[in-house]
Amino acid sequence: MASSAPLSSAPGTRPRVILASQSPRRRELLALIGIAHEVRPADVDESVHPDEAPVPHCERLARDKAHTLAVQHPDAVVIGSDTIVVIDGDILGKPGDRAEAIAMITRLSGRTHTVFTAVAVAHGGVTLSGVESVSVTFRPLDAEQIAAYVDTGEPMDKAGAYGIQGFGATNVERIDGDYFAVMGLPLGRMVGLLRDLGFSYAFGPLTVADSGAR
Ligand SMILES: Cc1cn([C@H]2C[C@H](O)[C@@H](COP(=O)(O)OP(=O)(O)OP(=O)(O)O)O2)c(=O)[nH]c1=O
Repeated sequence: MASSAPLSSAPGTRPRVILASQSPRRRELLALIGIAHEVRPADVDESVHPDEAPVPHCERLARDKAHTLAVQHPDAVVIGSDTIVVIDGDILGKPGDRAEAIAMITRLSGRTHTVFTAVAVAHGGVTLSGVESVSVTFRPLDAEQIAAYVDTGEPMDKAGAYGIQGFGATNVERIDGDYFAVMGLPLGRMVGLLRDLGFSYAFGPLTVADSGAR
């Protein structure tokens, strides 16, 4: 018998956990809090719908990622997430090329923007989700510093063209909110949603909760 168990299993058994993400940061963060998981990136269209506001956009994508994999793997609890950077009401996703990365960092320089990360958890036909909002202020950066940062290659697979967990840390003057949401996965919010979905987390592997204790 497999070592993982679906929600219908006895309390205390470990569910199969799937992280619906290609992001190495999300894998690292889930491992950091001891949640063993498989990785299965979800193939969802990340384009912004007409008139879609930033928060509904990122929440929809996180839910789509989790739901898509949950339908394919009904025995598993699935975690999906999406991160966007918003400044002046515009969504900055991942830069397409060096010029776009330079334009994004130039726009963020010396100003405050908002990072929104949505997380969704899905199992048994139920998808629960939430969005963390984090305010991040960048130090003023000159053109030379911006070009040098972009040439590290770090910005290219990251929303807003920076990584707070890497060289991009030096761009940051202030952060107000959950650091882990900026990095791509709001761990506290995620654990709360997993508990609401019927799982226990006690600083180690997830287990199926006793329904009376939920
Ligand atoms: C702002 C910021 C974003 N990021 C990353 C987190 C996400 O991986 C990425 C945002 O793009 P996403 O589309 O949220 O995620 P992804 O395409 O990397 O992975 P998947 O959709 O398969 O889950 O930007 C950082 O690593 N550090 C940061 O400081």
